[in-house]
Amino acid sequence: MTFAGLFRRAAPGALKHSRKVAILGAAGGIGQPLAMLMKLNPLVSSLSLYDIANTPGVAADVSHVNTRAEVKGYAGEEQLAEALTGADLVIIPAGVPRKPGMTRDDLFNINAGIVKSLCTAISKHCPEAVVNMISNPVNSTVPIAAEVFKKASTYDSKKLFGVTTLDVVRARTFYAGKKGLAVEDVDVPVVGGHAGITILPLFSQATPKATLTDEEIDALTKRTQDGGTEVVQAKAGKGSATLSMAYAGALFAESCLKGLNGEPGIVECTYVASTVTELPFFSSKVRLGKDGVEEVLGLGALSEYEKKGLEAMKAELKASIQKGVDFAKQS
Ligand SMILES: NC(=O)c1ccc[n+]([C@@H]2O[C@H](COP(=O)([O-])OP(=O)(O)OC[C@H]3O[C@@H](n4cnc5c(N)ncnc54)[C@H](O)[C@@H]3O)[C@@H](O)[C@H]2O)c1
Ligand SMILES: O=C(O)C[C@H](O)C(=O)O
Repeated sequence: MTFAGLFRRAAPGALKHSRKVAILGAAGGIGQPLAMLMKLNPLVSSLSLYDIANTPGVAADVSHVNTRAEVKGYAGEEQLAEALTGADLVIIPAGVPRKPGMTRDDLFNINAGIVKSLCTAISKHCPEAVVNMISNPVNSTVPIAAEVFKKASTYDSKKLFGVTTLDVVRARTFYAGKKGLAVEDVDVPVVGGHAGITILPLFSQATPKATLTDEEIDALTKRTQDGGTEVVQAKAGKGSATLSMAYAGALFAESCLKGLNGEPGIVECTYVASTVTELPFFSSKVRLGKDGVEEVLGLGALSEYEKKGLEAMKAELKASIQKGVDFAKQS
């Protein structure tokens, strides 16, 4: 999984598929660069940019890029139905980002309601779409989406994904940097969830293999877990990761589109309905296919350090999942 190049030609046969991608929150810090990256993706034939405001300008701007996708901007709730109708893939980066001192869970009160209303609209206007959830706290917003879809009788667990690709992107960058490896050759699975200790990079399974001391593993693990906070602090009140997230979101969306198009062997770490542990949602390697999840893969052999990390995260992840479920059931 690497972004093969900005000005790419589609693989032979890929253009026979028409794929509509909708971005909800498209005028935001993530939404705008993500819109551009999806416009550059030859697998996209139609790009629908929705936000509560400012999307006409973003859409006009992006639409001038001379690539395949036809771009339309939609602003305000009355245009949401049209933005979603016919979408194969809906990417959701709508919601507020963290400021220094906040946890992702501190965003719950605002973002839970946003995600709920957007998912209600998805269940009405494109119930069969694959959904990529970026809005935080992902550990809870994915269970909220699942409950909304269940209520509307449109839930397909194979089509709902929490985007944890940024954790993988960070783990690759930090591991390659530490060991002097060519970063484009590096892969590191990251499992669990997307907040603090629930983010568990599996450096014992990193490729290519390099020798790491216990101290190096601990430092790399903590840096990956705190990667979001590192950016929030550096931005000093002006939001959280947007550019690296847009990159990660574009990578994951591309893999989903390749899977939908029937390309074999597409595997990504992502937060999905899972029986890999006793938790109902969990991020692990997943094989993507024509209907979304083709197979949720296991964790593989874990080191003692990783086994401890797995046990240590479970209570927090369980509580975050339950918080999302309770919110969706009660509201
Ligand atoms: N999953 C991840 O790895 C990851 C990484 C980075 C950020 N995030 C999360 O992504 C979210 C967005 O971050 P950002 O930096 O782009 O924030 P931002 O404030 O720059 O942009 C958010 C956009 O959402 C829009 N929005 C708000 N309510 C909406 C609604 N009801 N419908 C449609 N759009 C709506 C806003 O108008 C704004 O344009 C945050 O919750 C952030 O924590 C997740
Ligand atoms: O850290 C954040 O709040 C945003 C995002 O989840 C990230 O990992 O960068």
